[in-house]
Amino acid sequence: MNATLASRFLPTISNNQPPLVFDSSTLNTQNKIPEQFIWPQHEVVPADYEALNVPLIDLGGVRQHDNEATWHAARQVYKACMAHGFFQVTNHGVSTELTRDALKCMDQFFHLPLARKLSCKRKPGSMWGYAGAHIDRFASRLPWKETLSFGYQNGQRQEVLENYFKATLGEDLEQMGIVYQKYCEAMTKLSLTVMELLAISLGVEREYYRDFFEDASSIMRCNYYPPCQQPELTLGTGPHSDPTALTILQQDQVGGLQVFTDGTWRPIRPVQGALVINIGDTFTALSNGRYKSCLHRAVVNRHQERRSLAFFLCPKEDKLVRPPAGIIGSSRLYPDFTWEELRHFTQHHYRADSKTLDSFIQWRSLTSNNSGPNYN
Ligand SMILES: C=C1C[C@]23C[C@@]1(O)CC[C@H]2[C@]1(C)CCC[C@@](C)(C(=O)O)[C@H]1[C@@H]3C(=O)O
Ligand SMILES: O=C(O)CCC(=O)C(=O)O
Ligand SMILES: [Fe+2]
Repeated sequence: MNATLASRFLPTISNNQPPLVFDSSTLNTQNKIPEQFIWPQHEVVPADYEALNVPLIDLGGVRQHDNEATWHAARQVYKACMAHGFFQVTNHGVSTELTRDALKCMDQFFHLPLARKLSCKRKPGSMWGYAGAHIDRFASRLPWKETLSFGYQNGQRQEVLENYFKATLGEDLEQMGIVYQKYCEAMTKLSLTVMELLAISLGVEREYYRDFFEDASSIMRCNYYPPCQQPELTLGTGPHSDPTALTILQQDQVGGLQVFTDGTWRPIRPVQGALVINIGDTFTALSNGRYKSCLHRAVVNRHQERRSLAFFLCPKEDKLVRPPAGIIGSSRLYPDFTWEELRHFTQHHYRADSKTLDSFIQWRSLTSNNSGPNYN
């Protein structure tokens, strides 16, 4: 079926019909949002007005291998990770032009007619493609957002993304592949620098995490949050901890990211030129529980659309997630696992929340038929 024809046959969401396709422009013509988008009261409690004080870490000196600057940055990382696991970085080496282009590509894509976006619809279980409000995965508490996701294996040839966009969206969007290739390369480079800082801050072998992620198999996700007529009832991204290792988030100037710390939701206001970084569950395991992932969410608003670009650093699928010897002390908090197993769990058995890692370990011990978890 071609794109124009498909658009006529796709049932969209209305207030009395179960949602099949998320079409925010149609939804925005109604004064109420469908009930599948209404979240429980306690999850949508408004955030404190006061923004969270997340350290702004200057990576200029670190990238030039300046010893003093590196130790200073590692101390800031330590403080942030002991408090909530969120920090921001400046002088990170990702050019303003590249960021601008990556956000522009998002606009180009998300403003396409729905039927065209659906031509690269994410298939169940796959990491790649477009998804509207996670409609095909969840029945309630639907997020008011559209996403475009794809994988990036460190060192991946440019043709992989170029061909993906060309094959699914056509030649006019092929250049998106070139932009996102450059963006993912820059993100990988930055995440390896951060891995070195994390190792220094934890007092473990400096190269351990950098080496561990040298063959990373990461995920890039573009989040598009359309305006919403009842923003106080729904969420753009529900409360969750990232199951991945490290997230580097580029948010536009609209704002909407909030972190749950000390019993309240606090906004992280956008800082021009800065990137937000946070610890994910996989790094919690790699640090033997020393650095905890933290609950966060994204709210939507009535008048403005919002965009964010999330780069999720993940280990190569089959690599054992195991903390360095120097951090284990007398006991291991989590047994060995692979990212492939945790990813599978979050895609097929569990909706990411603050307990994903513990639930995963429990689920695994109940379902695995091997000789039991390895804590050695
Ligand atoms: C393994 C994953 C689960 C989610 C996608 C990802 O590849 C990386 C992070 C996860 C997620 C983005 C965290 C927020 C909630 C979530 C459900 C979402 O709203 O997109 C998560 C992803 C998912 O699709 O399950
Ligand atoms: O869009 C945001 O600000 C947060 C998105 C997020 O937490 C995620 O994609 O994991
Ligand atoms: Fe997240």
